[in-house]
Amino acid sequence: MDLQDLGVCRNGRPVLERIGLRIGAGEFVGLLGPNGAGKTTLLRAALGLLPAEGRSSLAVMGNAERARAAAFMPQGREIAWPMPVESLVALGRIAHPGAARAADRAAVQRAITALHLEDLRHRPATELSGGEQARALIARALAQESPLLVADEPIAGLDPAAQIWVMRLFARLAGQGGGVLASLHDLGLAARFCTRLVMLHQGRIAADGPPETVLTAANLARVFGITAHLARGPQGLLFQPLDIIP
Ligand SMILES: Nc1ncnc2c1ncn2[C@@H]1O[C@H](COP(=O)(O)OP(=O)(O)OP(=O)(O)O)[C@@H](O)[C@H]1O
Repeated sequence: MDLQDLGVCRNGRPVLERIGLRIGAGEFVGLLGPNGAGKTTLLRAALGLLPAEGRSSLAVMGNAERARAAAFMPQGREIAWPMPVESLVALGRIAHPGAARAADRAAVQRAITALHLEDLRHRPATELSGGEQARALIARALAQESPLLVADEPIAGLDPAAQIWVMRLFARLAGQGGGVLASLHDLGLAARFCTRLVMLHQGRIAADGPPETVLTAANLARVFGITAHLARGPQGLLFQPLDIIP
């Protein structure tokens, strides 16, 4: 994915300005920023779901080509139809109309296993809990088996174990040569699992690089208005928010 000089105005007000971002194979990029910083706007504009200035390599593609290039897990979790979880996950395969049925079934099974949905696969998706619905929607995106996974707050509302295994899954996808771009509010899990962090502040990129270089005291103070402790432990980078800067 390649964004050049991307800009978005809402109601005549710029909410995203001069965004340049290239995400390649093997990267798990965490998109950070306070509420209203422009994370969802960036993800949607990058996918061509919002009118934007500048250029996005995905937005210029036709729908079918884009569906093969990138999967999207949106922030809104509403599931409209009471279809079984398995059928919802299988919707991800629409991106591959010519695929053999066995390939489709295998991709759906892999996604169901990866998101621990075995026991829920025959349940109507509309009757799942919020966290279970989030897992089903991540599985749908995963079943798409596109080289880039774009996810808007994928771990919001998940329990601690599910948050860790979803982050581990995304890190593994990147380790296997995929690309992942996920907006995240949990800076601790972002520090630990992402290969790169992009910090948005008031619609612009304030910092971009490896977690240690982005989660600095100066960036955290300027963008989030917090102090934090950052250290390297046996599990990787450990991040602990400490206080609000008055
Ligand atoms: N439909 C809209 N019309 C007008 N302004 C909008 C619209 N959607 C978003 N905005 C504004 O654009 C800015 C960026 O919103 P966005 O949803 O991208 O933020 P975010 O970083 O994803 O926030 P959050 O962490 O709260 O999800 C905000 O100021 C928001 O009020």
